[in-house]
Amino acid sequence: MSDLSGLPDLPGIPALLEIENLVAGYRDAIVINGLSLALAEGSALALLGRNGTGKTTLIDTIMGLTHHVSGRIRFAGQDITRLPPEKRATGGIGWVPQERNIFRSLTVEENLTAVQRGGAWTVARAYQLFPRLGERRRNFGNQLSGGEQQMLAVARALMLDPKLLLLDEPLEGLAPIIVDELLAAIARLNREEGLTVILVEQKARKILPFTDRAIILDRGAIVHAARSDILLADEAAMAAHLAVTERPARARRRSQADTTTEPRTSP
Ligand SMILES: Nc1ncnc2c1ncn2[C@@H]1O[C@H](COP(=O)(O)OP(=O)(O)OP(=O)(O)O)[C@@H](O)[C@H]1O
Repeated sequence: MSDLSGLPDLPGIPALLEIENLVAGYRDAIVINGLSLALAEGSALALLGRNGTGKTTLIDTIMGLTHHVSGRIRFAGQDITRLPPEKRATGGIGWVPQERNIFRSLTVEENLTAVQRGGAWTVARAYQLFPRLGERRRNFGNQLSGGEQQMLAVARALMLDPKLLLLDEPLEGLAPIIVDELLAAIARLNREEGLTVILVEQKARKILPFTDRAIILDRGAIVHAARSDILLADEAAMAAHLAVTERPARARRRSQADTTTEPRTSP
């Protein structure tokens, strides 16, 4: 049996996020079933699992957007279990939802200045991280490709100076070249800027090289936890817990819509 606690394995590094016996979901359904997890400051966690296993619900629960039944969430030493979502956002938890929270009727630059707080992250720094956004600064959100929208969603989250960044399937439906660019930016944020990251993805192999640890969910509980490099080499665990089958209709539809707006990478 693997270590189900997901505790940080680097001695002396404090946990930025601690989740204890969490039970949560929606008014009519419990989805997260007694989940415990500790995430070391500066680490990157791959949150994996087949379709419908509770990954988004866990991310949304960390943001305070679901129905809390029992258990505790601590962030940066503070109990945030009952804190409203906006306080979590301003308190250092950055959230990039699957739907990409951007204003489509504002320009790239307006999207960023609308949430800028005068902290460490400036618009210029966001353009350094994502040069494509700088080139597209006067374009409206609805004129961007799927990949550019995703970059803008990440940049918007950074404007609030988060300590922890939650990325819910940011790579879904994007062209391979854009996936590489986004992953490189996420790695830079984690490894050079020290930002703690939780990255949700269905295709484990894509993100394991960019994370330190991985947990796999099934029915809202952790069924496997391991160092990412170890999981990457563990064919048996991958086959037992992760999907190798086709993606669901919902994801496929979004994927098709997005890739049509990506710049073509081949003739
Ligand atoms: N608003 C909701 N009300 C009730 N049940 C929901 C709601 N949203 C999701 N669920 C259920 O919660 C379970 C977990 O869904 P969730 O979206 O968290 O899974 P996931 O692992 O993120 O899946 P995917 O990879 O498809 O995004 C599913 O059974 C889903 O049907």
